[in-house]
Amino acid sequence: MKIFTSPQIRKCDAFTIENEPVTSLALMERAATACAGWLSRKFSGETVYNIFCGHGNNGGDGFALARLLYHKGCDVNVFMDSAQNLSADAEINFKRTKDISGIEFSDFSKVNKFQFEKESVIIDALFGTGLNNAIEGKSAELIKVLNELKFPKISIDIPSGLFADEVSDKNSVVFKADETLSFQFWKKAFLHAETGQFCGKINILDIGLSSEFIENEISDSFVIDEGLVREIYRPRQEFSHKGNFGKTVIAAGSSGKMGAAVLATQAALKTGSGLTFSLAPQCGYEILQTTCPEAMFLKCGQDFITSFEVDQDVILGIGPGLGTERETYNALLAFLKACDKTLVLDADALNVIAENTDHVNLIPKKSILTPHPKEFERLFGTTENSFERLNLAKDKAKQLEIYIVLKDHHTQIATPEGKVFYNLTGNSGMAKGGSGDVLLGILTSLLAQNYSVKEAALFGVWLHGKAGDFAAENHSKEAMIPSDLIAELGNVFKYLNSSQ
Ligand SMILES: NC(=O)C1=CN([C@@H]2O[C@H](COP(=O)(O)OP(=O)(O)OC[C@H]3O[C@@H](n4cnc5c(N)ncnc54)[C@H](O)[C@@H]3O)[C@@H](O)[C@H]2O)[C@@H](O)CC1
Ligand SMILES: Nc1ncnc2c1ncn2[C@@H]1O[C@H](COP(=O)(O)OP(=O)(O)O)[C@@H](O)[C@H]1O
Ligand SMILES: [K+]
Repeated sequence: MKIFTSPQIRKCDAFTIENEPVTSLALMERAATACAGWLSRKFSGETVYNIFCGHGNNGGDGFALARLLYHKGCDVNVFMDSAQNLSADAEINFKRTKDISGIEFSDFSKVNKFQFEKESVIIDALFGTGLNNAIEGKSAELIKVLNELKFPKISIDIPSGLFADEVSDKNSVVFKADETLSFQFWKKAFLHAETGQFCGKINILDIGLSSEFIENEISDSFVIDEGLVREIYRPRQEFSHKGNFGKTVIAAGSSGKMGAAVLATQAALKTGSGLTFSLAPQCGYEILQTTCPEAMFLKCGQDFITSFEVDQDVILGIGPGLGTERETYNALLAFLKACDKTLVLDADALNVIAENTDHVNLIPKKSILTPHPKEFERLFGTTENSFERLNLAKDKAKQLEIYIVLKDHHTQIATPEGKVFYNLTGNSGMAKGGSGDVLLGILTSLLAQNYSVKEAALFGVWLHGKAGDFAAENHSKEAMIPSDLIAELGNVFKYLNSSQ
């Protein structure tokens, strides 16, 4: 699904109004209807909705929502700044609502003394995508008060105070939502840590904006939705044999760090690789042969890897637990100098490359790099925030013709064509040593099975996160461990097969 910027969303709005039989007021009604439906499904009939309306169209959504909830039989209070002029559509919806005797209207200034009912919900319809500056004055004071209230908080379209496409100033006042009901599109602000922390759970509501516009408008940012994953996924053909599913080699591990090699190898096996090998030092022989009996062992060193030479017909994933021995580093640099095949590079392999700024030029084109933020920084330098980090990743992916998987809560994949794909699966239960090793195994296995590099990156990151979500459901975010991700891969593939 494409991600649009605020100006593109405005264009989409205008295009829809111009080319379809719908007015801007009718679009507002659709938006408010979608919110009213969502809220009445979410909350009980006892709920009292306290809707805080700004003076633009976000406030207009709020006024319309108040009327629609009231007509569904709900208790509703509306708060507004009586001194402000309203936008045209907000004014019409204000007028349609103000004479409903069952809805109580109050000025923002009354919020401090207001007796909120026990079953209250706070709705933020103060500012939407039209915000053009940090919020100050009365509205800022109001938001500070609302943020202290212990009721469920819902933002309409976007939490007030956030910009859709960029980071806000650290000190700016932002409404802190438990859930955000947003219209039609994901916004970048939902997907980055600095801004996403204000949004709570994101719910994208379809309000029927022009599909013609959505199809034709160019965007370089996307979210990986399940539709895209299903397009990529190829169920296994019955008339097939192990030779059809590639050869995966996981080059990982050193004395004391063989667990990383085990996790990556098991993940490769469970992702469907035809033949799987662990390239590891002798000290890992018994460990790997015992924990991964389906994988073959390629000995390359005693306590650490001293050579990365493999046959030409394999796909190689390198990095987990390699350690920091000079000999391993030199062997890897020598290997990279001679290699022109796609690789998956993670962890210590990235640290070798980060040692010298020229080393990035040794990365074979079309390789996948999977840095966490610290590894990314070591490779490409520091940035002010995650928006800038992603811009740098985009530049580097283009310049080096590689795929950069920037690991995060919403992992971002930057492609050589200058596109960015945000992943929506995964959870904080995965924030544990070993999760990244599993990802390397999955990605390498998919490449070996002949998925294109882009497909492997998108599908692999999604699979990894989905396995994490299943693991969290079954074990809790606290108790789940990276091995559980591997165990859940089977359920993820079953899920893809059963709901074809
Ligand atoms: N995207 C869509 O397709 C639809 C959008 N609608 C709503 O319309 C909203 C956008 O409406 P608007 O463009 O009117 O924008 P807002 O409702 O965000 O309001 C912005 C208003 O506040 C002013 N303003 C901006 N920054 C300010 C600041 N820091 N302090 C004080 N005033 C400030 C602006 O000049 C403008 O008058 C969306 O977020 C959404 O809620 C829906 O009504 C219908 C469909
Ligand atoms: N809060 C989170 N939400 C979603 N995914 C997460 C979260 N924290 C970590 N992950 C995922 O877990 C993996 C961690 O990788 P990494 O930091 O390399 O750990 P490791 O030490 O296991 O190699 C990444 O794929 C990352 O996206
Ligand atoms: K809002």
